[in-house]
Amino acid sequence: MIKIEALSKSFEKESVLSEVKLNVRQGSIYGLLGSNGAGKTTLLKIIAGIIKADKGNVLIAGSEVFEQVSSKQRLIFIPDRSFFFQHYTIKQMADFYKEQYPTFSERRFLELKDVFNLDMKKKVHQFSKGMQRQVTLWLSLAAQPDVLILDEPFDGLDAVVRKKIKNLIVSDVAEREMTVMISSHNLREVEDLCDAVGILHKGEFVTQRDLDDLKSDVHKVQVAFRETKPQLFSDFTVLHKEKRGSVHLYIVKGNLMDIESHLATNNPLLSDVLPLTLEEIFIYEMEGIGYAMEHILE
Ligand SMILES: Nc1ncnc2c1ncn2[C@@H]1O[C@H](COP(=O)(O)OP(=O)(O)OP(=O)(O)O)[C@@H](O)[C@H]1O
Repeated sequence: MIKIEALSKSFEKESVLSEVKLNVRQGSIYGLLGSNGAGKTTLLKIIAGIIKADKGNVLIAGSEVFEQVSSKQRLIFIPDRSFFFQHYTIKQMADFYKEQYPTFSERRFLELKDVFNLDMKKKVHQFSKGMQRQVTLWLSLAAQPDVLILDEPFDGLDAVVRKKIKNLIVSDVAEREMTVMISSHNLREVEDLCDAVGILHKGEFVTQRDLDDLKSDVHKVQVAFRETKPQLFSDFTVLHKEKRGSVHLYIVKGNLMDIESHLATNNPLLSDVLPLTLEEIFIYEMEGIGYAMEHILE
């Protein structure tokens, strides 16, 4: 649904994105992760057609987006900061969205009124920051876009609202095959949401994978030996190792069965192989490319 080839962007001669390639399947949720200043917002804005790449292509359902009204009507980008007309009421905002997006559904808008429970006659500036964010999400979902692009969508929302919004996104993905891109630093929040993730660092992807593949490829091994520890995992890629008391901790790339049989041949006193959380995958992948993270996990 979203296809990007060899995309590059610089600001004032400083490269922000370099030869970026990306594929997001229709009806999937893609988590765009990365360090501060990695280029995530810039990439999302280019996909949304708000800024122009210096080089490369962005195609949404086979069509270009930049300066293409018909493509833009099928896509909504929600930035990390509110961009509202502060003196509009929700009702007036809904009328504005209706004009912009031919797919806007009055029925959906009214259905979602019960979910968000905000006074439609109030002006936007009379709402709190988190409530304003809810208004944007409410209107965007009512507009039924084919592609929804969210930059830090959960910032400032309480846990109940976050859960409601996640459910709404997932149901639109399942029912209408909406395609979603989410950039977030809150990895716990996006972990149960994303089908695929990409980690961006200094304008380049460090990794891009289906989340299930990524999780089945990296493991946390805790192992202890009765006496001397043998040389472990010399034929594997070890992203991280440390000693915690008598337990040795390894973060190892590789197939679960290969890891388990390697451990078995070394006769440990105890051993445990665990899947990593998305947060741990992020930290170790970044450590693997030399992004300093000492002490973060302690
Ligand atoms: N309009 C601009 N003019 C000049 N430089 C810019 C502009 N917008 C972004 N940049 C630079 O581009 C780089 C990437 O910024 P971007 O906002 O895309 O990063 P990000 O990954 O979203 O970061 P964060 O996670 O901190 O929000 C940064 O070095 C930033 O200073």
